[in-house]
Amino acid sequence: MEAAAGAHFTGLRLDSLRLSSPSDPFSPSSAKAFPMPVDDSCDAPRQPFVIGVSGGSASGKTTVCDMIIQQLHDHRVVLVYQFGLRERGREIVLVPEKAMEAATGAHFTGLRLDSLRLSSPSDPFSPSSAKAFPMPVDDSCDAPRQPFVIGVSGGSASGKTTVCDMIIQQLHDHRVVLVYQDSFYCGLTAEESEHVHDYNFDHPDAFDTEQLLECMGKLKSGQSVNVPIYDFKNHRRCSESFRKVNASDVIILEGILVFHDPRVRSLMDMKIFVDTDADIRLARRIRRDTVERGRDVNSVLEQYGRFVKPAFDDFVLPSKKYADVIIPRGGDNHVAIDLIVQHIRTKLGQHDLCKIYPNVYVIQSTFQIRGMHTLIRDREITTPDFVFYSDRLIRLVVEHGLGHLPFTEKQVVTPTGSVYTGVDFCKKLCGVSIVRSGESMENALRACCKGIKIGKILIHREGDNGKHLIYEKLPGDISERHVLLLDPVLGTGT
Ligand SMILES: Nc1ncnc2c1ncn2[C@@H]1O[C@H](COP(=O)(O)OP(=O)(O)O)[C@@H](O)[C@H]1O
Ligand SMILES: Nc1ccn([C@@H]2O[C@H](COP(=O)(O)O)[C@@H](O)[C@H]2O)c(=O)n1
Repeated sequence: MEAAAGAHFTGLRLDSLRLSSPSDPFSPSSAKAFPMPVDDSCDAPRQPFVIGVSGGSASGKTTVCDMIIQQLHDHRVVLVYQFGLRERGREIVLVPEKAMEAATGAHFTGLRLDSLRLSSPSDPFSPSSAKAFPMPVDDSCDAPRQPFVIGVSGGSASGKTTVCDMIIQQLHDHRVVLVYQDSFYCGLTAEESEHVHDYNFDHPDAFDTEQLLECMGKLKSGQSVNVPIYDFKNHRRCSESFRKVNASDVIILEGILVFHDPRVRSLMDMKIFVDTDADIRLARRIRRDTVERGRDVNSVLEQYGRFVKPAFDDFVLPSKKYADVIIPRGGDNHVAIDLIVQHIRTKLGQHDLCKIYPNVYVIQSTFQIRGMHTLIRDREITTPDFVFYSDRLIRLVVEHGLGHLPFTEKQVVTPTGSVYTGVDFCKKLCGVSIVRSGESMENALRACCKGIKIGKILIHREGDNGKHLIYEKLPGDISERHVLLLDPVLGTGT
């Protein structure tokens, strides 16, 4: 397509190429005689998405780029930087989605997986032995999922609420609730009310953090809560009414000091700091507090100088270091909000284990894969069918695993004489299979990687005290190779 779709691309030209295709379209000689468009047909001119990554020397720019590329492994990404392309390996654990679902039910422990592995039968593919060691089945996906908790902090009037509203708008297909730290302001005593101008609403002690923790704990565990309603005009909570907040997929906790208390911070899966220029914050605050919170300009300015600014410097700004994402310009920063929404969507679609172990990749299930799982989990399956479909699934896992290995850029000349910029597989590879179940994956690895070296290890576990290496036969230069560890958990689920 690149060749055919240069400046003069027309459908006609592609058609004529197709019509002149040889009787054996796969014969290399005929390919030379009748140049076919090569496989870069997906390279049709598209606007690439260009990302600039900047930062001080040794700030971690390259590491961040590498991590982005690793995570975008199913997309075409080029990294342009001063020192050429580099290889960077990373330990990756691949788990087919259904096996993962099965392994992560309410009672998942590493122990349970281990014990299943050790009990693996002498013939890893034998359906009868799988019956003897039943695997948990995939109904664990009904287990309550942990909500994704986002903390949004920043100075007063920085745009926290605006950013939260934009995130909620964009996440419209998920259940999202917003909890304001402001709702947990302690009500003023009669004496404090008399001297309200001396009260510091920007100090951490102004909030009932214990009550906030209790509410968040309940929401995280799937219960709905009654959140107080705070009135900024009379500095009190409404005594008779509450806001009912239901348990949801996403909980956003917003407030000037939500990163201050470590217990509150630890509830969060993602922390966002809205970073807006101080002058803009002050201007917005004057307008908002005079229009919405019943204040006059003088009182706003006095409160700002006495409490708001010092507390920002002492408590809010120092908590910025805990943020995962800093949004300059608040709600005006659509790119940042887009990125955050994409991230939340990804996390929501992710298996809970991936949130804990970022190097675990769950292979997306398809009806093909689910169909094969259904077959091999059927207690009536015959041995040849079990072997056949297990082999197909194993092949998919191996192919996915290979897809995570590092690569280098490589250019080749196509039969039409154009240059195709592709990638070169990482050369130094080996497999290591855990005796005996790992042997069931060896054929698939050999089929995918011509002449690959495969080592073996036998592990024995004594009680709960850990594992002992009983036997090993590994390639002598294993330290120079990328290792694919073949360690399946086999079973039918019957
Ligand atoms: N990007 C923006 N442009 C203009 N006005 C804004 C912007 N973001 C927020 N505001 C206004 O500033 C005030 C404070 O914003 P808000 O989102 O409530 O801040 P916070 O929740 O941090 O106190 C509100 O009146 C809001 O409408
Ligand atoms: N009775 C109160 C309570 C709080 N404040 C001020 O509100 C600010 C926090 O709310 P934001 O929406 O701006 O984040 C905080 O800076 C307090 O000074 C108040 O004025 N009166």
